[in-house]
Amino acid sequence: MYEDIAETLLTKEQIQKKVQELGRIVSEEYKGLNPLCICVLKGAVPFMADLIREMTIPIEVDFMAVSSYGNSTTSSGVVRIMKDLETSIEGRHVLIVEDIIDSGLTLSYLVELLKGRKAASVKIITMLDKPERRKVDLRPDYSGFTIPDAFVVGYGLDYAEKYRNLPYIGILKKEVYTR
Ligand SMILES: O=P(O)(O)OC[C@H]1O[C@H](OP(=O)(O)OP(=O)(O)O)[C@H](O)[C@@H]1O
Ligand code: HPA
Ligand SMILES: [Mg+2]
Repeated sequence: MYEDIAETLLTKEQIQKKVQELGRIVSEEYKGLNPLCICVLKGAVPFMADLIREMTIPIEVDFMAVSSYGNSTTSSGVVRIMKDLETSIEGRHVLIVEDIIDSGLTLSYLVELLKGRKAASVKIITMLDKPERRKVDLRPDYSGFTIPDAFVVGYGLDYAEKYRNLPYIGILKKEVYTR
């Protein structure tokens, strides 16, 4: 696994510090609102697990699975719902928790879907933002790091379902996905 990484982009320590910072910010902004934190499976699992433990206010959690990448490094643009929420979000303050925004296609679809369900508010928090690759105008409300246009793995991010358990975020060697 480690031998497939060309370069470390963000260390475990950098990630931890950033999650603490984000946790403080959203705890302040969502005070008294009992937000529903929605984890977008599977990539956002580590970030969600770390972020909610840095939140010092009452919150609730739910999970959604949408897929647009399959086993490729580029988005197909077709978003499929693989698993829906268990809770109604009508009148709720929803915070979508993501690992990365790349083309923006996954989240623009999801935001519209959740707004249509009459949420009181829908905001996005992402660990990584890769704005150079955006295909739709979508900006996160809270973001950990802005990264260059490279395919990254680790801390939840996969290539063909591998590398999600790397504790840091690294750039995958090109030869891994071109061979
Ligand atoms: O901005 P976009 O170009 O839409 O890309 C970002 C989305 O793609 C990845 O998920 P993926 O569909 O690969 O599923 P996964 O989380 O299970 O890896 C990632 O976790 C984001 O959800
Ligand atoms: O750079 C990435 N890495 C892993 N999954 C992704 N999904 C969108 N962009 C990426
Ligand atoms: Mg995802």
